[in-house]
Amino acid sequence: MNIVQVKDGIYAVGAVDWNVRSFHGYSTNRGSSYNAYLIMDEKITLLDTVKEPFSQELIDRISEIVDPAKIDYLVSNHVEMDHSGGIPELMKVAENATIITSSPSGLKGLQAHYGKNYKYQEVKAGDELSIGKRTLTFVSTPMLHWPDNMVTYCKEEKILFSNDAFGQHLASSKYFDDEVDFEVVLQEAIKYYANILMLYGAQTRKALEIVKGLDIDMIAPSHGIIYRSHVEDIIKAYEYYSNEIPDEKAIVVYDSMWHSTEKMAKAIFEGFAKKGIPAKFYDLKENHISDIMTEILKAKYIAVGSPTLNNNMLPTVSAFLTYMKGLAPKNKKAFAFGSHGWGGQGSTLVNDELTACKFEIVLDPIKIAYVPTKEQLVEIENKIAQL
Ligand SMILES: Cc1cc2nc3c(=O)[nH]c(=O)nc-3n(C[C@H](O)[C@H](O)[C@H](O)COP(=O)(O)O)c2cc1C
Repeated sequence: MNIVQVKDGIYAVGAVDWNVRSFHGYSTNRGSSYNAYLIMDEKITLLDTVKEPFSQELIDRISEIVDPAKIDYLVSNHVEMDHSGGIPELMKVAENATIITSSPSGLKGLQAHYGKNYKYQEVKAGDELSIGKRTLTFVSTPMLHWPDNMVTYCKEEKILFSNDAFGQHLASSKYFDDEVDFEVVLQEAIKYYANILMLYGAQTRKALEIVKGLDIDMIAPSHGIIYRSHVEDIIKAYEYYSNEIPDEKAIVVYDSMWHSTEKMAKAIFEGFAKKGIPAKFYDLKENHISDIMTEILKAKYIAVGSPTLNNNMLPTVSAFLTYMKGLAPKNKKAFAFGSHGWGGQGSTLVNDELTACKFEIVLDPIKIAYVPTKEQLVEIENKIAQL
């Protein structure tokens, strides 16, 4: 087994999940990894575990370095099962380990998943744990993205074990940001931010202020690639993506049964071009909602189109709007559009949902009965150009 040393005496012992393509509904086209780190010090310490099916792989990796029975501490930065799922199998062989978790949410969460029979030790923001030559400091990052979340900082090594923050769903046989295409790492880190953390922009900005006050030369997240050459770049990217200031950019999202709503979408796209605003164009039949959310993160305008189907909008559009409403993008201007036959409720319902997203509605729903004429399309184009 190839075991990588992250720094002297610190090992990556997690697992790469090459084949995962859906992560609670988020499309993971490049797979993922569940990173866990073993620190060999006077007190042997493991930071996080892996998703349950990879438990044995974690134990095998640890066993190549040390007998797991010798592990003193298991730090659980986050209760979610992609990082804690390995706890039951690991604790069978690491029976002397104390599980370090945040107070009170970490303890509550772990006990709800795995019971009360392990030795738990709760820690609070700023608490320190000496493990020998090294000290671990626990930094609370609540709601990034669960109440229990924390990150662990080691000042002697200048490493931040950042758990989900700065992570990417990216499977790789390489471990470090200077061994792979950093553009790909960045793309996946942004997609991760958009789909997991967008809702928590304020908490992200607060956490970034704390992180910027630490002396860091390595960020070791719990998914994807470790940052050692691009630490500043990823912090800057997080600052830019979490600032909630939109770019001059528009997103046109729609579905269509017989192409009429699609024709309207094209006219809207052309209207933005006339206005000098770069737009992107997404048919919901062809694009995954998690990819669209990545684009929506920094967009100023969002136009959403649906025809009317049985007095309703199309289910694809409804799913997209539900997902977007949950992630709560901020500072957006929006409007609805759609073709219909006799009722036209589709675009009205889209408009209602955009209003529920707390977007600024800049146009009443644009409605066309059946197939739009050339003149109607030009009219739509001009309306958008004058926005
Ligand atoms: C199965 C089906 C159900 C429909 N139900 C409605 C409806 O309830 N109300 C309405 O106004 N139009 C209804 N329509 C008409 C469509 O909204 C209309 O054909 C529209 O132009 C389709 O737009 P599209 O080409 O973008 O799919 C229905 C069409 C189909 C195929």
